[in-house]
Amino acid sequence: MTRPIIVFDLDGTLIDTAPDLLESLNHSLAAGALPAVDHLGFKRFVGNGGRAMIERAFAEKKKPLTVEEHERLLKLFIDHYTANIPGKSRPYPGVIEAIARFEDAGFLVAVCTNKYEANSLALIEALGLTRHFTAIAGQDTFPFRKPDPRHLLKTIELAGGDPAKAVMVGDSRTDIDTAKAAGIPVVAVDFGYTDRHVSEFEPSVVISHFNELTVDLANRLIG
Ligand SMILES: O=C(O)COP(=O)(O)O
Ligand SMILES: [Mg+2]
Repeated sequence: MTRPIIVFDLDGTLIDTAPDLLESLNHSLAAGALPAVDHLGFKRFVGNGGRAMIERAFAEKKKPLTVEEHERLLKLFIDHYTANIPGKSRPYPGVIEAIARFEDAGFLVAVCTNKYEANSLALIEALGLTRHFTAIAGQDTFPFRKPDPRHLLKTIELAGGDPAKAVMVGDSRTDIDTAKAAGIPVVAVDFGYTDRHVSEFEPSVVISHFNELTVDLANRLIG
C-alpha cells in the first residue's frame, strides 16, 4: 500500500530564509541602482523565485528592466545567495519534531519549492535535514512550477506517493492555489512570507505553530 505523503514548501514554511533572501535581493537591486527593500517589501515580492522578486521590485518603483539587466541582476542574486548558504536561515520552531512525527507515522516527507533546486538542496544539506526528504523539487526540477499543480503532483510522484493520500503545507497564496488546483488539502502557516493573511486564500486549515501540525490533522484532511 502506498504510504501517505506530506509535502512542505521551503521558504517561509520549513525554514526562515528571509534575512538571507533579503540581503541577496538588496545586493542585486543595488547593482541595478534600486533602493533597498525592507522586510515588508520582501513579503510582497517573494513566492515565485528570485527572478520574480527582482521583477516585482522594479515594477513597484516603475523602473524599466531590460531582459539583459534582469539576467545580470538575477545572476548577482543567485551567486550572492549561493555563497552565503545557510547564512542566518534556520528551521522554524517545531519543524524537526513535526517531521519526526510524520516519519514515525509512516508518511513520506517531501519539499516542493519555487527556490532553485541547487539552492534548496544546499540549504537543506547545510542544515542537516537532507535525510528526512524522499524528494526535493525546486522551481527548475520540472518544466513547470507552482502555482502550476503539476509541480506538486510531480513532486509526489518523484517521492513515490499518491496524490489521493497527500497533504501540502505552505505559507503563501502560491502554495494554496497550487494545492487546490491539484485537489490536495493544504495547511497554511501564518508566520511565513505573504503580505495578505493566508486565511484570505482559503486553505483547508491555518496553523500558527508546527506543534499544531499533528498526524491526526493530516489524516483528517486526507479523509
Ligand atoms: O524563493 C521563493 O520565491 C519561494 O520559495 P518557496 O516556494 O520555498 O516559498
Ligand atoms: Mg514559501
